[in-house]
Amino acid sequence: MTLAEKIISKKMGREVVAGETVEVDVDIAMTHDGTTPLTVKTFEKIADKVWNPEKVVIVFDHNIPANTSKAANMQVLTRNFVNEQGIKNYYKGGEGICHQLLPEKGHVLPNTVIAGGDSHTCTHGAFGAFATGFGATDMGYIYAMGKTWLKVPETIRVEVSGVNERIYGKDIILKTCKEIGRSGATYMALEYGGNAVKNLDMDDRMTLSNMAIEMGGKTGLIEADDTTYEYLALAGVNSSKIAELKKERLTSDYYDEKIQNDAYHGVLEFDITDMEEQVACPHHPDNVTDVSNIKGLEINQVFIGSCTNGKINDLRVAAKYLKNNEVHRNVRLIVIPASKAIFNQAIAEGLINTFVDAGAMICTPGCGPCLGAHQGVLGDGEVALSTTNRNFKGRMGNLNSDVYLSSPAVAAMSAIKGYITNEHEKY
Ligand SMILES: CC(C)[C@H](C(=O)O)[C@@H](O)C(=O)O
Ligand code: SF4
Repeated sequence: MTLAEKIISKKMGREVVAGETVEVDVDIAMTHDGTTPLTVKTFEKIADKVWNPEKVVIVFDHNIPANTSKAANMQVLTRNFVNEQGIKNYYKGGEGICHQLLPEKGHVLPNTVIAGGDSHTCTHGAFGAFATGFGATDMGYIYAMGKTWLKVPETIRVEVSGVNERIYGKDIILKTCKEIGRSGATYMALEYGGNAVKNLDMDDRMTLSNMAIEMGGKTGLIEADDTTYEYLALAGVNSSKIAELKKERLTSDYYDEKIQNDAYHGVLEFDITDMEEQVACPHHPDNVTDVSNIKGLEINQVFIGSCTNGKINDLRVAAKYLKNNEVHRNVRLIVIPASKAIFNQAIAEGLINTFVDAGAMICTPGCGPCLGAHQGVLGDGEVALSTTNRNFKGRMGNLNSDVYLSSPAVAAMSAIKGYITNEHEKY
């Protein structure tokens, strides 16, 4: 069986296989400032009280502080809902991006079902949770009833081997997007494994899971292991709960030759040993090339942040290259830690000083320029290099601009040179 089938089977208390439609209980439901108002509209047609206020998490992250009265009014509506419903897990802005906060605050556990009113909810698959995004209508129903229907997805196994210190989770997932394509995993689960995935820390594993949706994937799963349990302990999950999770650990049957061929829709295998850093070109995250093919392309904005690459290790890597260097005169560098905890850690380690000294602008933890609403909208003809997950036409607020995607390492090196590059004196 695949990991997706095993997680849902465990939830259902019976064996289920891909293709079956089931009704599952949801363990955690999340919406943010962008999706709560429409969720509430549906919810109010069905119920007066959310099914379980302890299991609902509401985060202000997309448009904070509000830049228009419309955005501010959406936040007023959301705050009123939170207070009426007695929702304790409420992050009122500045605490971070929902997909970062949920695991950081211990809301994400292996073998659970997580429903989020945001397409990148698949990020939590990195913890072995069946986590997926829903539209506001479905979220309204989930807030009322605490359950949803799902078709148990087929799975594509992504098996990555090799060792290469220049290659990060972002390079691995961009390469995966290139190979699978924008709709190659529609309504499927991706299951990442192999020694190159096993060697990644949770920050980089979350980067892999985060971009499953860019291939149409329902979720991006990684089986829980000691790296996962260590993260959970730091997130405040108590030791008896972790012991229980270890006992109930689910693993996929990928390495069982007898089962492998039947259970998986497909397998993508690659080795990172000789791989180059990857860059996604406009206007889709599957339009990916080796950095050497695009080297020298001039850029005007670099954004290091988002739910894909705003984590502490991302900032450490970027600071390593930016230390004692200056951002190129034609480039704006915007750095946004993905959460308050990461921001504080980055201050403590001197990373923020490094960024400021290099000429970066630092903004409040949140989505920032990722979706083009504010904080870093591009001008006509401008080119951005961003560590985010999407480079659709107009994504950064201007249809006459181009967005390229890369890892924080390539983004930092390029910010200094003023063009896309993987060259730096520290290499
Ligand atoms: C605004 C929100 C609904 C959207 C999503 O669901 O993904 C956003 O987070 C994005 O990344 O485009
Ligand atoms: S950081 Fe970007 S991709 Fe992530 S939730 Fe926010 S807008 Fe969506």
